[in-house]
Amino acid sequence: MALKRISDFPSKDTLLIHINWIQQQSRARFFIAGSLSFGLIFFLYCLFVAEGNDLVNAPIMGSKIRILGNFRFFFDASPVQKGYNKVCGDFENYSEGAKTHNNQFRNSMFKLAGGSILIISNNYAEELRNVGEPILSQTEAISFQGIYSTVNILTESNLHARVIQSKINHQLSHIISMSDDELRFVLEEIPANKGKSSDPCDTWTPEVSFDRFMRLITCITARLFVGSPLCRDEEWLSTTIKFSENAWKLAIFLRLFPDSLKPLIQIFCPAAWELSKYRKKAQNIITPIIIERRQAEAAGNESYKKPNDFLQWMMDDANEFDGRPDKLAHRLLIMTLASSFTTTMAVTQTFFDLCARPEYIEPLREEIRDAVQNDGGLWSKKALTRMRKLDSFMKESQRTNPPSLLGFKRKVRVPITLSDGVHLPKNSTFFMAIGPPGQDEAVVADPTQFKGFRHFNERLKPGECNLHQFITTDKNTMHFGHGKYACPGRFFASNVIKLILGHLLSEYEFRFLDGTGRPCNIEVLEYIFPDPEAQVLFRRRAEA
Ligand code: HEM
Repeated sequence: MALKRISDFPSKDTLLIHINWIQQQSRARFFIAGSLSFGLIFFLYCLFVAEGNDLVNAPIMGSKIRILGNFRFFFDASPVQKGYNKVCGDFENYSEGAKTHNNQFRNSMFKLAGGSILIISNNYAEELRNVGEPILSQTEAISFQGIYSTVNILTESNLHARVIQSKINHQLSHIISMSDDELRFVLEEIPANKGKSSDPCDTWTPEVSFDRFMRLITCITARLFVGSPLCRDEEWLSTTIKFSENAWKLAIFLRLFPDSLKPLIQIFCPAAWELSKYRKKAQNIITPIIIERRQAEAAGNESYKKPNDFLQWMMDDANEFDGRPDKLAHRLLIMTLASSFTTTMAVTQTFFDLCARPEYIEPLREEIRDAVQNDGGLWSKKALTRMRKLDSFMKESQRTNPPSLLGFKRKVRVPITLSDGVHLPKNSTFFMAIGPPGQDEAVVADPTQFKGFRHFNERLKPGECNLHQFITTDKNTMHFGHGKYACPGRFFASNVIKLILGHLLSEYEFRFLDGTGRPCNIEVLEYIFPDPEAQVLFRRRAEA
């Protein structure tokens, strides 16, 4: 509104009203300008002011400016390998124990992403492997943006890990036969079983591998987690998949921003809205089932047999708080997130490696046939354990295409001094570089060569028969973590991958589309994803 001249005003009262109005306008402008300046200062403060690991004195790979380094790391995680390889003359200026480390970053520590990510040597893995609360926290450190992706429910208690260890790992034989049953059921869906000609063995059918494996694994996991009939309910299956997809999206996107800005940014993230939508959906589906199960149990009817699934085991083991239906539904979602995506990534990478190296297919088929025949035609735990060449191939695929370059993440809650004098202050958070040892000549002979049976051959050496397995962890193989917090689900995952690949090898032929080769991985931050859109041709084997 244009300002009027005072002479234009007809009366003193009107003049006063207008003066008042002008004062209000100035106050409003002053308020807006003040808020904007405050917002700008806060924004700059968040971008440039120190956070997290600044108390640790370690050399930084790449840009030292936090925002720039962080942004670059989002698209290019090569500094992980470069830092691991680096030898630096003035390294003793940094950490106290550095002199004993031959000036090699890999033997001490270095930082990435403008200093926000601290990497300590995997030489410390043995002394730290069993250090947990109250000194080092694994759950608080989970790099999944816990509060926003809601993974932080895992910090409320270790109910899920207890149940996996005490129930799943103790009844693997039963769980494997149940998983095999579910797998056969969902495999029927694949188009290669429904060839256009009357004989499906004649028809090559294209499939998006990642989606197909995601479907197979989600269905198998659902059978274990919630039992039948819910495991075949499309609404439940899509709720768990959508929750996982959005949790990944949100966790990765928020890594672009400093911690102090995340509460604000996440408000505007569609992935965050979707997460709460799918959490509610899961609650609505699971709550009546929990109530029904509890009522049936309370009724004391002798004919009632408790379901034998993860949900029931959690219900039986939980305290009052963890046993609330909303909490159980939420934990089920997070467990699907922890298990389905990781296992799908592993099986897809191994499958791409198989398609790229068809010379391995016949020896693997032979091993699988013998293993199953030796157990009376059953795809049992015993039979899967005998598939050592397949196990070795899976491990080689994981070495060459690890799911993450970084792992063993911990938050320091009580200051700790390591055996060589290196000090880690309270509230620092560290990772170990878990991808680079797989490419290190000092650790693996001929690391650039893919040798599918290299771990099988290692196991033939005297006394090493139980080492070098897909599930084995050590300081150079930490894709499942190592020690006290190593992934408790890896035994189940390893068997599920063998079941899927074993059936595909025995019953199908597969190859890349004409003129294409192994699809390139997609790298974001420290994560390495198999191409989610790559297609592979399938057809049924006549022998099957
Ligand atoms: C190939 C597939 C998988 C990979 C690569 C994988 C990897 C990992 C890694 C790296 C960790 C963190 C270890 C650490 O912090 O040191 C972990 C933890 C965990 N994983 Fe897995 N995982 C896989 C499959 C599964 C499956 C199938 C399940 C469930 C059935 C599962 C359940 C868990 C749980 C509950 C934890 C947290 C353990 C704790 O807090 O003590 N994972 N996994």
